Amino acid sequence: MNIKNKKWTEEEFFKVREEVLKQWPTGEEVDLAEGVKYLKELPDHKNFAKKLWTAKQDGKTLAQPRAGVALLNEHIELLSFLSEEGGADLLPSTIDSYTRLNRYEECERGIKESEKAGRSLLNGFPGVNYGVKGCKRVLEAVDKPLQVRHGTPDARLLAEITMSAGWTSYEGGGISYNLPYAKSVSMERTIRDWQYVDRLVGWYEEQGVSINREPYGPLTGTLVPVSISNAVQIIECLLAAEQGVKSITLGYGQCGNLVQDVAAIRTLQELAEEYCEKLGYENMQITTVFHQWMGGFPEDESKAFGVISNGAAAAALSGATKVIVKTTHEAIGIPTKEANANAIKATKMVLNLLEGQTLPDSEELETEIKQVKAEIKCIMDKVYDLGNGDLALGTIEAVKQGVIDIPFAPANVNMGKMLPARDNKGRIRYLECGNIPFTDEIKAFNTAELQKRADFEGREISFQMTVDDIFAVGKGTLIGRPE
Ligand SMILES: CC[C@H]1O[C@@H](n2cnc3c(N)ncnc32)[C@H](O)[C@@H]1O
Repeated sequence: MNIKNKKWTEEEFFKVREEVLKQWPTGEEVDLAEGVKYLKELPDHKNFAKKLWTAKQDGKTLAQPRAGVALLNEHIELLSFLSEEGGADLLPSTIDSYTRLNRYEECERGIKESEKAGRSLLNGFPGVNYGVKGCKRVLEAVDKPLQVRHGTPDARLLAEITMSAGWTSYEGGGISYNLPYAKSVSMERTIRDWQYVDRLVGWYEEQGVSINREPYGPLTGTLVPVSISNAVQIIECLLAAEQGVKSITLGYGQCGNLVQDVAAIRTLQELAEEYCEKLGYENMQITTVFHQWMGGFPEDESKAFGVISNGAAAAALSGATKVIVKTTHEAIGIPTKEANANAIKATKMVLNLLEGQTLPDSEELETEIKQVKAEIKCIMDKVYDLGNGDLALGTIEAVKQGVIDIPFAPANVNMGKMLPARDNKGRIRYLECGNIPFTDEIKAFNTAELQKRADFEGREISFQMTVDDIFAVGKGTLIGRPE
């Protein structure tokens, strides 16, 4: 498999496409010319890329839930409820786990059993099995733009089907849907499969249709340091831009210290624009998405509303273009439509109250921004070095060597030597840097910040801090103080 960070020719793309469409019978429904026509007839307010770009120009933060159920009519009812009752600005369809593993046979069974049971027995919407026709029914039933939210290493067929059905945003990437979501899929495989997805979007862009791509920011959602998360986002942004993607939303999972969270979004937007400009990618529409707390949630509904509202406030103050809304059922399972709608309403209340406000500059914010940029530079320079200038090759090698290392990732390709922990203000720092090539100054900064916590708590810097931090929010605090 010869991987390079080069835009695929149409010939290369259409050759691979023949195999992709054979993966399930509904692949035969995909007709690109029809898809272009259908997408062009969509009103602007139902195009995800356009709605995001308008929000960015207006300095607004849009609210979007996650949502997906097995049966088509119930899924339509769910999305309509979240749109009308919840007030969601943008709509998802969260795809089920079988589809994410390309196990469409099980989806077929799951749909039939759900019909028998009269309730959803899948944990999401099986978009491939419903095909273009079914996905068009969903799009035509709602009046908001639709995005595919999932965690699929090989998401090529799902992309073909949903995009030609008028869904105008697609989440995922070759790193962000491998390391947190796969067990033993090679980086070569996922980098290449996601080049396909991005090249499909590039093809639509060449026909005059804008489709938004959103690399998955939170990764494992467990104490992921800002610089690792942002570096992955910037890499996936650049890999997508090379394939012709123009509308890109870069993501970040809330960590909990407000200043660090704001620094994360600000540096993400700024550095992505800088890299795209430096590499000659023009007319990019780069936006950001802030995911409300992705770690363990309190079971208590009132406390959970506190976490959700705090995430809404941080998203607004960071200036993110979009916020992904959690629900008070997070600690229990798939939320009811009512719990989902209530969380959107609470989030939008906070967004409305903070409209036009962003966190003012401060010395603490400047220090955090400087630190994040220095750490990202170390990672990005090494990635390019490992690839002899080729970002795709460098990324594959960087994962192998642990230069890109995601904490608590299930993928066997992930090194798993780096360890995070919170400092005394709850900012996430590097407890162990593993093979991430930070300078001694960066390592010393991280250790010194952790030492302040150790001194305050009267204990040594240790992995116990990490463990305590993982359970803290579920227990009602941000920092996992010793009992
Ligand atoms: C990225 C993980 C997040 O996606 C959420 N999630 C997964 N499947 C669904 C679903 N089917 N409906 C609503 N939320 C969902 C889950 O609660 C978790 O917060």
